[in-house]
Amino acid sequence: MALRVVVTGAAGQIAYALMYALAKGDVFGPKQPIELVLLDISGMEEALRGLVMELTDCALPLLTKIIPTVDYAVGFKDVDVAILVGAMPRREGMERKDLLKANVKIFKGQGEAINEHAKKNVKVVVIGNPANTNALICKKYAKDIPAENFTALTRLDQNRAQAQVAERLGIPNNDVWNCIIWGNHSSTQYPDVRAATALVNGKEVKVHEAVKDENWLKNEFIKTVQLRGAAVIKARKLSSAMSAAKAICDHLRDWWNGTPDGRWVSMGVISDGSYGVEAGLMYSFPVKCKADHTYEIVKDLDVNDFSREKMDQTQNELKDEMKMAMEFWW
Ligand SMILES: NC(=O)c1ccc[n+]([C@@H]2O[C@H](COP(=O)([O-])OP(=O)(O)OC[C@H]3O[C@@H](n4cnc5c(N)ncnc54)[C@H](O)[C@@H]3O)[C@@H](O)[C@H]2O)c1
Ligand SMILES: O=C(O)CC[C@H](O)C(=O)O
Repeated sequence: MALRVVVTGAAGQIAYALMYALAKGDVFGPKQPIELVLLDISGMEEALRGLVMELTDCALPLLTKIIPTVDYAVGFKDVDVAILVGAMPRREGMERKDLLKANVKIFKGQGEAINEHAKKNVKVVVIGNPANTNALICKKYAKDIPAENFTALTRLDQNRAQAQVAERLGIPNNDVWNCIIWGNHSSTQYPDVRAATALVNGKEVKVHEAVKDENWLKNEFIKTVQLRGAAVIKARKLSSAMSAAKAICDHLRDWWNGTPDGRWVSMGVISDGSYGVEAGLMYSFPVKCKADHTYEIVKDLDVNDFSREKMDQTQNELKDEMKMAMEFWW
């Protein structure tokens, strides 16, 4: 049976890079047919029409249906997976509060529509910023769907951390694993390699032993990952799209199929109180995923004073965002 997958913000730049990968089987496998729902807002119908033409012209064997729409009731109807990319972008002069207000409205509406129209076991990943808080709002308004079905994308940050370490060590990206992103998908996030491993000259070693430069790991490395999104915007005059699309594929592939033994990945998920993070916050943790599309937070990792401070800093930002968003919950 075909899986029905909706991508919101379908006329935008991330979606443009994402659709082809999804439709050709990069996430759900080479045997899984897919129905793609392209959801954007009123006024974007013509752009969606162009996208439909392009997807049709790819003549992909797995893509059995393409449904362009600007109507939530159509867009979320019976979906198995919802990829929420579209959000209100921050405009010049806009306060964080205004941005949150606009997004509370969008993600409340989408949460309600998911609750009403999607399959009850729908899996949701939120990309549109502020991703963690948008995901939390969406979850709040999808009352009949389990909280653990809502996630926020921090995989791009994880991939950035992994790539920075691999480049530093001069090894392939896949030879670095178990980097963690704690907290918010923002500049307060804490990229942490204390439990990460690298394969160097055929031997598995802890990343900090391989790098042998605590100062780099505690300063430049963290800052580079935290500020990477802004650096891309400065250079491209547009936010990251190709790397974001790739990270969405990684996030969903691991959630859907499971993570290999001994490996974990980072996802924004509802906190169960682990690591002193307030229960109910949408916080990025290391998680292990199973083949039945469930996941659990990796427990009992060592947290030293340095990590504690950074994990709390990003937690405090998320609490502030939640408080601000709650002012607009109506
Ligand atoms: N979490 C991450 O790692 C990450 C990484 C990169 C970008 N982002 C965020 O992803 C979002 C999208 O980025 P982009 O570059 O594709 O933006 P974009 O401006 O190219 O596209 C956004 C699209 O969303 C649509 N849209 C707006 N409101 C919508 C709604 N209510 N329903 C459906 N569609 C709606 C717009 O019409 C537009 O077509 C931004 O918020 C960006 O900050 C997150
Ligand atoms: O900083 C922003 O406004 C968007 C950055 C984006 O989320 C990224 O990480 O590339």
